[in-house]
Amino acid sequence: VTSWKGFCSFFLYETKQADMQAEKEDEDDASPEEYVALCDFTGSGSDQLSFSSGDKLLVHTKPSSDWWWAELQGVTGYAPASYLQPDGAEEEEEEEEDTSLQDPWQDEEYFGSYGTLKLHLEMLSDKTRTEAYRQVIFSNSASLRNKVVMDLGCGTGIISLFCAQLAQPSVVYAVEASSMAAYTRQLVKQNGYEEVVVVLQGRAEEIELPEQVDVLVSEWMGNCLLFEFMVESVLLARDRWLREGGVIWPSSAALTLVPCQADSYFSEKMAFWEQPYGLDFTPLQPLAHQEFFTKPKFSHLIEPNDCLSAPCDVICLNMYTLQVKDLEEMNGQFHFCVEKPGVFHGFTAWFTVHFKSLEEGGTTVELNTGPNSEPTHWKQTLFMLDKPVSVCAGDSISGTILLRRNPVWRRHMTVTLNWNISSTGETDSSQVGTKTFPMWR
Ligand SMILES: C[S@@+](CC[C@H](N)C(=O)[O-])C[C@H]1O[C@@H](n2cnc3c(N)ncnc32)[C@H](O)[C@@H]1O
Repeated sequence: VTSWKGFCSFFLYETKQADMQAEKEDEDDASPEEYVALCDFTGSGSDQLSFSSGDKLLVHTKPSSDWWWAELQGVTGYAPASYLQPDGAEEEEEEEEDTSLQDPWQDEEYFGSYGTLKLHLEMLSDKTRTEAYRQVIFSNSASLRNKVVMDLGCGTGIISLFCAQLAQPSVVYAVEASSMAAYTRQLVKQNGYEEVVVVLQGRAEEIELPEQVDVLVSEWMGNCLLFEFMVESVLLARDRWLREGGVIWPSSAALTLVPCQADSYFSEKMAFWEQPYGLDFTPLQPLAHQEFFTKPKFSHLIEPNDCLSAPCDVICLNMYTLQVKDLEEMNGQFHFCVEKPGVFHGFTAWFTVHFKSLEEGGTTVELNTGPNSEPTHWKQTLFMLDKPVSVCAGDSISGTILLRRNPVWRRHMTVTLNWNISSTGETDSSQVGTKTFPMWR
């Protein structure tokens, strides 16, 4: 959800400020440090460095906690810090700073953030999201009778409580790892459902249930569908606890992309520096680019009018067949036909999930987080190009998207977009581009 992201980006911002200050102080007299690449990275634009797994890089400066100025075989450029580890780190396991000693799932801060009300308030206030789950339970109430249900990551227990209130399951195992579980138990009791809803505090991967379940329901989706990678916990629980022929909700999910204009965001963050107060601040534009356009913009609300073409589903997940190993790299393709002249500033992404009915001929419930549906707390995610491109009706934008999970930080990923813009009009030209966005590491 945006929430953990919000927490996470705040955390990164705070540490970044401290890092930048500390690093500035000793940058001048520092000699380059040797680092080893943990996996391949393809740089985008002229200022990012490409490298392969195992390459030895010299890190000259660390201007931020995410991007370092590095050198490989005489070529310099920015490298994502999380793809590098100090040369010889494997032999220095006793050192506290070694990333292998830190939790790659960041459970303390992740579950810590779900232990307070802020995020639950944000999720429960999102009516589109919460009502979609209620509708799923309500429209399947007859089939849920006497069924065993698991609500993975129950939070305040809202989905479990819908089950108890609207259907008559034999039991709902409400599993929650954060300290919210203690309050959820109180809420279950307060509403008189302690005979039906059993709250279990623990990580879903570690808890024991007395039986297999008929239905596994969860609200696991993050920004750009996968961020947070809570989906892994759902897949592991499915393989361990869902009985053969059981049902998983959501039953499928899709990530959707559209090329778009983002004029006001571009003006606010980039064009701003052209002439504030009649002065030329353009030397700050490379910095603005690095600060605002190298990561995706979460919580973007795209106007349907800013879509330059019809959207396209780029990644589709079947929750019955998806495997944990599939999450490491997910590839998609797109082909858009530009419908009107405009400025191509970037791509906007969102997701949709479906809940297949248990009932013969029943309707599938859809939760769509796109610009043509009621806004949700996820909003949409904007990926800005390095430079806007003017496009005309009839131009085509085709390419690929790659979601690559961070090899170290398991809740994070990078999104790489490759595109080719072809104009068939008088100019008959074609332009290619590629850009990799960390989310967040
Ligand atoms: C997106 S929130 C959804 C909360 C609630 N189901 C709702 O709809 O309001 C996800 C919840 O799952 C919990 N969670 C995430 N991974 C988990 C895991 N592996 N085991 C148990 N709980 C988990 C989080 O602590 C958080 O409360």
